[in-house]
Amino acid sequence: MTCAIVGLGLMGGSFGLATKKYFSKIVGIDHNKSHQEDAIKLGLVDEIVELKDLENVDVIVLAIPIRGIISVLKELSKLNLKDDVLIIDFGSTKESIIKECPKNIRRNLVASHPMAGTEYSGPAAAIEDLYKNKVMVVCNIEESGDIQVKRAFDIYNFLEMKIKIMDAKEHDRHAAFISHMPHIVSFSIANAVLNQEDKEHIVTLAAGGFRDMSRLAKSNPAMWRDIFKENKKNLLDSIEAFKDELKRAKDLIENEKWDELYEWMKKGNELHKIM
Ligand SMILES: NC(=O)C1=CN([C@@H]2O[C@H](COP(=O)(O)OP(=O)(O)OC[C@H]3O[C@@H](n4cnc5c(N)ncnc54)[C@H](O)[C@@H]3O)[C@@H](O)[C@H]2O)C=CC1
Ligand SMILES: O=C(O)C(=O)Cc1ccc(O)cc1
Repeated sequence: MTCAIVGLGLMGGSFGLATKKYFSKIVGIDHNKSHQEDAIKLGLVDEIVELKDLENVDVIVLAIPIRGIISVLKELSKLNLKDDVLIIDFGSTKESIIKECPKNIRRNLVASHPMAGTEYSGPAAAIEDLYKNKVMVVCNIEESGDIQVKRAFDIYNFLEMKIKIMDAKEHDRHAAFISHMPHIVSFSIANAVLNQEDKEHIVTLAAGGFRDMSRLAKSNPAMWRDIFKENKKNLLDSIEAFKDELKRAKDLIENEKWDELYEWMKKGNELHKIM
């Protein structure tokens, strides 16, 4: 079976490294020339091709920002692809991708979201075991073809991933709270500290906690702009929920309600017991 990966960065590159033994050939597409060269040097794919060359491949993986996924799906719908080709997208939101997927290739698409990643991007960020033991959320599979769903699940099982099936609308709501809002908070922490503190004090006083809380603020702004834009409504609700908690903490401190503040933090302690 042959595979084409569109987007040779962290997610696409890691997929290429992990599935070398699964596919007889892996070709790659990337609109950035230096990423094409790096991908070949790093052995992420066997050769660089163009979209028009994908008519004979068995699996196409779209590992690019969300609006790019939607425009590539539109381009793919005009090609003479194999009838049973599997198209997988790794976008961090799912509803708009599914809604805007052209009808003639909808059954070929298995909309997936790997709950795996890092704050780094580009081909050099690719890691062979990125997907191992991680969750792959697959959305609205009733609209995908049986052959394509089986082909996708076989690949995810080869990667030793845990498959979870979910409705796309629900996925986007949960992802806003559990993944997207924490990124906004991390960027907010980074900006608040940069506005208040100088470099010397940041370097001197940054301990593990500050590094943990600000790690996500290293993430790629172009990718996250797309995610925040696509999930605007859910993201605004999640920011409101976070603001309510911050306000609660502020009120308790202002009014010196230390026992209530203690109980509020004790509730927060519960989170990591379920993870
Ligand atoms: N970074 C993460 O931790 C995770 C990202 N995702 C999703 O995976 C997708 C890819 O993310 P990353 O691999 O992290 O990004 P990345 O920035 O590391 O890689 C994207 C690659 O695609 C190329 N590219 C962008 N638009 C293109 C287009 N229209 N045509 C051809 N090449 C194009 C870029 O040059 C780059 O090499 C995004 O949709 C993201 O939301 C999903 C789960 C985790
Ligand atoms: O770096 C981390 O911890 C992440 O949370 C990475 C990540 C980014 C985007 C996703 O859609 C899923 C995972």
